[in-house]
Parts: sequence; C-alpha cells; structure tokens
Amino acid sequence: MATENKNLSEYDKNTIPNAKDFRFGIVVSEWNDTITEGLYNGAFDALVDCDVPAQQIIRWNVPGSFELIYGAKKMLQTQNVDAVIVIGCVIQGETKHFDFVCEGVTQGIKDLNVQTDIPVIFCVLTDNNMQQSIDRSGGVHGNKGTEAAIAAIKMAYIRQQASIAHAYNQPLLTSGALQIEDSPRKIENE
Ligand SMILES: Nc1c(NC[C@H](O)[C@H](O)[C@H](O)CO)[nH]c(=O)[nH]c1=O
Ligand SMILES: CC(=O)[C@@H](O)COP(=O)(O)O
Repeated sequence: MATENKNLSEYDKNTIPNAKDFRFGIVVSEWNDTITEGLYNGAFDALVDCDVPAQQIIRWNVPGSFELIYGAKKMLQTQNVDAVIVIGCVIQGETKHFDFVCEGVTQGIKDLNVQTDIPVIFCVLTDNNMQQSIDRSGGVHGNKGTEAAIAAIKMAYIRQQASIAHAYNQPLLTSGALQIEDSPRKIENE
C-alpha cells in the first residue's frame, strides 16, 4: 500500500501500549529543516498524546541525513532511552548523490537495529521533490513523524516485554502478553 492510500497520521490509541515510562531520543537532520521540523513536531506531539512526558523526550540535531547514523549511535550509547527516532528529508537533486545518501542512511540505521539492543525508527523521507515532502510532513498524506512515534512506542514495548519474558524464561505471545497466568508481568505488578 503506497502512502497515497494511507494517512500517516492516523492511529488508534486503544492499540498502543502504555508509554508513560518510556524515554525517547529523536535525532533531527537540519537539511530541509522546514520539513524535518514538521516531522519532529508530528513525532513529539504523538508521543505526548500517548502520555509520554515531554521531559522524557531528548532531541539532538545533526547537519544532514547521513549524520543521523552517528547521531543515533551516540544517542543510544550515552542516553538512557528505550527507542530512537531518526528524522530526515532527502530530496532528489541533479546528481546521484541522492541515491548514495538514501542508501547509506538506510543501511546505517538497519545496522544499528541489528547491532544494538535499542530500536531505531526510520523517519527519513526520500522524495523526488519538495511537494512530496510537504505532503508527508503534515500535508495531505499526514505526518510520517506521527507514524514514527507510534512505531517507536510499539518497538520499545516489544523490547521491554521480550526482556521480561527472557528474564523469567517465559514465551511471549504475539499479542505481547506473557504465556502463563502468574506471568512476570503479574508478579511485577503485585
Ligand atoms: N542533499 C541532502 C543531504 N545531503 C547532505 C548529507 O546528508 C550529508 O550531510 C553530507 O553529505 C555530509 O556528510 N542531506 C539531507 O538530509 N537531505 C538532502 O536532500
Ligand atoms: C540528496 C542530495 O544530496 C541532493 O539533494 C544534492 O543535490 P545535487 O544532487 O543537485 O548536488
């Protein structure tokens, strides 16, 4: 399904885990900052709407999307966060530089997800023109920052539940609930 068939800002709070205790890092590229600021606002507002206290959201800026890789790496290495969102906007120019930046960022963020324990959410627009970026950062197609924030909450929850399940040697149901009645989460809440 292409973005044009889905509004990026739509989410059902009933399907989103409790995020009030999670801490989020957001690394924002300064290239195309009118777009990346819109993406950041979408992400920040969605996190707060899902009960994440503003003081649990850390923002760092980097020069361009290629620097999102290093920024996210240092963020997760040095800050106590449950997920990182990287925000960028890459727009096709006259040369092949677009291809290399997009591929490099994609592979770099993928590598962080493979090599570290903290989920890193890919909120990088890779558009043919500015209008496409406008449409996806609060325009007619919604806001990819909002989508990224919801993904960050869901992935932070999976990380949390998986670590609990592992600690208690319990299987984790696809719903995220633990297998048995006296599950660690029940024990944890007692
Ligand atoms: N053209 C765009 C860039 N280019 C800059 C690179 O991301 C990088 O900062 C530079 O190559 C130095 O390492 N970045 C974007 O985020 N968006 C663009 O459209
Ligand atoms: C993605 C880019 O780096 C690109 O926008 C730069 O523009 P150009 O390819 O015309 O140098």
